Amino acid sequence: MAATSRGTTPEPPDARPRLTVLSGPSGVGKSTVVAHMRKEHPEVWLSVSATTRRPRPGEKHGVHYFFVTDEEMDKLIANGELLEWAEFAGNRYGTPRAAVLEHLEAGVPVLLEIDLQGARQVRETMPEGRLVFLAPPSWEELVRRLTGRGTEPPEVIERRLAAAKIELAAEPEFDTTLVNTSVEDVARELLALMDVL
Ligand SMILES: Nc1nc2c(ncn2[C@@H]2O[C@H](COP(=O)(O)OP(=O)(O)O)[C@@H](O)[C@H]2O)c(=O)[nH]1
Ligand SMILES: Nc1ncnc2c1ncn2[C@@H]1O[C@H](COP(=O)(O)OP(=O)(O)O)[C@@H](O)[C@H]1O
Repeated sequence: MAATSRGTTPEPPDARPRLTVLSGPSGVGKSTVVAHMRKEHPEVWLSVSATTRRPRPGEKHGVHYFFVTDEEMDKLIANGELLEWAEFAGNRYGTPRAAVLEHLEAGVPVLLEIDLQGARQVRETMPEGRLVFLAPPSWEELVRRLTGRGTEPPEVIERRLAAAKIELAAEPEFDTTLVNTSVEDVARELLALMDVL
């Protein structure tokens, strides 16, 4: 063994990657930022949530979400298989617990893209987690993005905008706020916060 070897030195406690939560109103650009970030840094692991929402065109089971029935969601909740879960705009969403813990244990940086109610649960159950809020440059721009995405009918957009008002008011609960003006800038800032850069 080389004289300089530090093989038996335990890792400092902060060497283990922390869990990072990204929240923000529907349409602010969370998925866009995360996709951009992971294209260049696939080593960041994004948790795949279970949801009772119907898939949008192009969304794949096991990639974007695990699309489950109401009964399947009931079971996941009853069996304690979710780290957190919430009802959002008429559908339920939850984070499978085991995969998150396994990745953290293996030293992989983990990102959860979840709503405000989920972020609050993570703050309680995993207080070492880092909570990041993604904010729009303005309310008008948020409405433009959500409407412009064209994936939801007007009544669903209305429900999501009502939820957005509540989520925007909760911004001070988060450790950090990033304003999504430029996708590239936000992706870089998020990577830096996760100690990946
Ligand atoms: N609490 C919680 N929220 C989630 C989870 N997965 C997704 N969400 C959130 O649910 C909300 C709606 O997600 P989605 O229907 O995919 O719409 P989009 O985020 O506007 O594209 C967003 O705020 C997501 O971040 C989850 O596992 N738990
Ligand atoms: N920085 C940005 N500037 C302009 N448009 C953006 C930006 N980020 C995202 N968008 C657009 O806004 C819409 C909503 O983004 P999306 O990633 O689906 O939001 P979320 O996942 O938060 O619901 C999409 O059409 C996306 O292309």
